[in-house]
Amino acid sequence: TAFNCHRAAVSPKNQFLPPPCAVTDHKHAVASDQCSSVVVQTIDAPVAVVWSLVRRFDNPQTYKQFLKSCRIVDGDGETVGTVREVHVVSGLPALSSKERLEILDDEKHVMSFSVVGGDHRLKNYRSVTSLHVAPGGGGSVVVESYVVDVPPGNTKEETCVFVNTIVGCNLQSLARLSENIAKSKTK
Ligand SMILES: C[C@H](/C=C/[C@]1(O)[C@@]2(C)CO[C@]1(C)CC(=O)C2)CC(=O)O
Repeated sequence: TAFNCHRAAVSPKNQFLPPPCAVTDHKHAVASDQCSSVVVQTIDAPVAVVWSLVRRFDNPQTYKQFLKSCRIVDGDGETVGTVREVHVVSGLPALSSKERLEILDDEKHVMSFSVVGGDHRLKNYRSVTSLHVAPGGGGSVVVESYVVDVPPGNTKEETCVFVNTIVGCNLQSLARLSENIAKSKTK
C-alpha cells in the first residue's frame, strides 16, 4: 500500500518513526560554523487544529510566549516571501527579529521560515515544522528542525541547548493551546 507520508509510524520498540517526507522536509545543509537539531512534540489534538495555529505566519504569538508582538512588513502574511517583524519579551538576549516565510504547504502541513534580520544572536536561523497524524490516529506529532550559526563565544552544544529550550517551550505551548481548542470543540 502506498505509504501515507503524513502518517507517523511506531517501531516495535514504540519509537516514533518520522515518515519519509519528514526526513526530506527536514534535511538542512549544516556548515561547519552552524548547528542543527530536531524537537518532537506529541499533541492530543487533530492535525487540523494544530495546523490552524502553526500556519498563521502573521500571528506566531498565539503560542510563542517569548514574542510580544508581530507585524507583517512585506507581503500578505501567507505567501512565500512574506516578511514579519516580531518583538521579544524582556529578559532574553534579543529585542526583535525579521523573518521570511519560506514554505507554507497546506496539504503536507509543512511550514518553514528563515531569520533575515533583527536584534538578536541567532544569525541565519532557519526552521522547518511539519505535522503528522500520530500512530493510533487521534492526535498529532509535530517535528521541528532548525539550523543556525553558532554565535561567537558559544559552542555548538550551548547553541542547541538554547534553541531547543525555546523551541521546546513553543511546542509545549502549542500543545496546550491545541488541546484546549480541541476540547472546547467536543463540548
Ligand atoms: C529559536 C526560535 C526563535 C528565537 C527568537 O525569536 C529570536 C529570533 C529572537 O527572540 C527569540 C525568542 C530568541 C532569540 O534569541 C532569537 C524559535 C522560533 O521562534 O520558532
